[in-house]
Amino acid sequence: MDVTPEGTAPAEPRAASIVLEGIRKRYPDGTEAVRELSLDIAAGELAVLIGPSGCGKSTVLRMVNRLIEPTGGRILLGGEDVTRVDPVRLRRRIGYVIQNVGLFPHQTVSANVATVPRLLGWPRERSRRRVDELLELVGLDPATFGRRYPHELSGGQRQRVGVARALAADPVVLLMDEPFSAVDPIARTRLQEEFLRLQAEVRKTIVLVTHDLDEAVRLGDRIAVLSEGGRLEQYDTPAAVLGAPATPFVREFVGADRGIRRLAVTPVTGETVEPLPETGVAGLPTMPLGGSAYDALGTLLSSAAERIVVTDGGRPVGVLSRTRLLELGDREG
Ligand SMILES: Nc1ncnc2c1ncn2[C@@H]1O[C@H](COP(=O)(O)OP(=O)(O)OP(=O)(O)O)[C@@H](O)[C@H]1O
Repeated sequence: MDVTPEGTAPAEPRAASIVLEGIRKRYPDGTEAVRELSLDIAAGELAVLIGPSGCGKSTVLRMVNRLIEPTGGRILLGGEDVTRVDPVRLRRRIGYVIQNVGLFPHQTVSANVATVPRLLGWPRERSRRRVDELLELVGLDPATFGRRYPHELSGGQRQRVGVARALAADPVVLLMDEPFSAVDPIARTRLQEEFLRLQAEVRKTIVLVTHDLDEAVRLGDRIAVLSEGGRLEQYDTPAAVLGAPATPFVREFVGADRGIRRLAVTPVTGETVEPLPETGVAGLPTMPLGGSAYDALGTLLSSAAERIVVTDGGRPVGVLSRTRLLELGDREG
């Protein structure tokens, strides 16, 4: 069964692995959108697909829920070949969130979120409890927002309703196509942060398509960089993609400022710090061990100090200079 017990969050978060085995898509006009792509996404992992416009990201995503039929290869969801499953049943196990959400304009927020539970024939009371729980989970007060219509919400709020709706029947997979790109940059960062908290709680397998490298680095457990024809250039952690681009294409794609971006995913460890100076550390800014090198650089630049003191349980264990931090950003691999 593909529903949760009695409207409560599942005790064991349910998620399925996704395996793409040499999938291909050739559109009827002859366009080879995806020539051959293989990718393994572990259950509970968030994989980001990124690449230039037209490289086939959306085509790949939509083949997973069979909005687009592959012309070759296999897609396994929790080990089951999706091409052998009834597409309608399949889509009830897969949440799908798109840019501008596609909420039903003449239905309230609650009714929108309850779409799939209704299709699954859940009793009203159970649906209602689930809807309230999900609205709370995405940070919208059910009493205030449940009765509103989509046009009475901000772009960011609509996007949250879209996420709640996608999670309603406890899908094993969530597919997200540019989910945050229609909202302004400040709202986007907040939505991304909230989304990370939500994912820590629900631990779904998520495939997210984006154009935005910062978003990919912030959200992805792993990033798949695609080039034209759905060719997989690299599939690795954000730190590896930024720090050790596998091909010239990836190197160019992640761009000249990747050193700075890389700092965001580089934690300050006992090995990266420099020894405490004999002159002492009085008056210098501090940061805890384990914080990001990016935050360290930000603090240094705003304090005009030459060094930042790294502490462990409040005790200074070393310092980092600007030069050292910039070296961390430049370092390969
Ligand atoms: N229905 C279709 N018929 C023919 N070609 C198509 C069709 N849909 C998409 N394409 C082509 O397939 C290729 C991949 O498109 P797709 O939308 O998957 O790329 P994308 O990487 O998601 O692009 P974007 O980032 O611009 O959204 C493009 O060249 C596109 O023009």
